[in-house]
Amino acid sequence: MTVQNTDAALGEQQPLGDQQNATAAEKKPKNEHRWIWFVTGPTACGKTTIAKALAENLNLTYVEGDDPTYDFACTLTARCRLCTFPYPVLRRPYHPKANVEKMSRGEPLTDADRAGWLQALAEHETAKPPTSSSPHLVITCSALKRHYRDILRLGSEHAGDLRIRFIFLQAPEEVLTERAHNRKGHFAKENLVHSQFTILEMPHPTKPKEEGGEPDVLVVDVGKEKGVEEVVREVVGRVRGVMHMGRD
Ligand SMILES: Nc1ncnc2c1ncn2[C@@H]1O[C@H](COP(=O)(O)OP(=O)(O)OP(=O)(O)O)[C@@H](O)[C@H]1O
Ligand SMILES: O=C(O)[C@H](O)[C@@H](O)[C@H](O)[C@H](O)CO
Repeated sequence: MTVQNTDAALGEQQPLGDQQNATAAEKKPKNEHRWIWFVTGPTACGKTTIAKALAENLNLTYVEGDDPTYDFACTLTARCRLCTFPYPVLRRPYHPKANVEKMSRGEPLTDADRAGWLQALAEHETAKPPTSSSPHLVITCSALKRHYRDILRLGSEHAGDLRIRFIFLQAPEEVLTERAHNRKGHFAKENLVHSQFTILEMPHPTKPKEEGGEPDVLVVDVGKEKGVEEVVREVVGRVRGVMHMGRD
């Protein structure tokens, strides 16, 4: 399958969990879809750098999934079981302070540490950003395991107009160790990289679903020979293509 064909499949596929029978929401004109792009991969793979550039280039709303101070205007009427603030305006840390402190010490997070963070991100997928921003989101989130990505996919089951897709930034461990080492002023240091590669479950978009394939993931090489500009150009082009195909 060529890159273009893979991306065509990425744009056309039904939301996960709803692939057998198209619902009424599925039959809506495609230009009513909201898109959420998760930019994923281990620490220092370039999630923030690439997600910001993608949002800027395609005028999408950028959400830093690690940001403990992110404000979100939530349109849900029910009270979220994880939130301590009432709707409609929600102020909620994605990664709690304790997680950030743990990572700052170079200690890897556990599944339990990540559970509330992933759940919060999944629940807030259905919250629309303020009307002054684009309804389409680009969210950074490491999403290292298949199970974590499955939690993030759940949002589309609760809002039929959502199209959730992933961009996985792929580079060898030694390249990311070097990038983390050279990066200044970030709580995550190079001592976190190895543990993330240890638990990483690489997505395989071209494998059949019954063999564990994840066709909603776009894998982008961000290795040593690929500079930021080149990666941004590729990601913007492929995302634009998928969104356009999904809106015909
Ligand atoms: N393609 C690239 N080539 C070279 N350097 C890059 C590339 N992409 C990002 N960088 C640099 O690598 C470092 C890590 O990037 P960034 O902070 O965006 O990663 P991240 O995945 O968001 O990290 P974290 O998960 O730890 O927050 C930064 O210094 C950034 O400038
Ligand atoms: O799943 C995790 O362990 C965390 O989300 C990390 O990937 C952090 O996001 C990153 O290391 C620093 O930003």
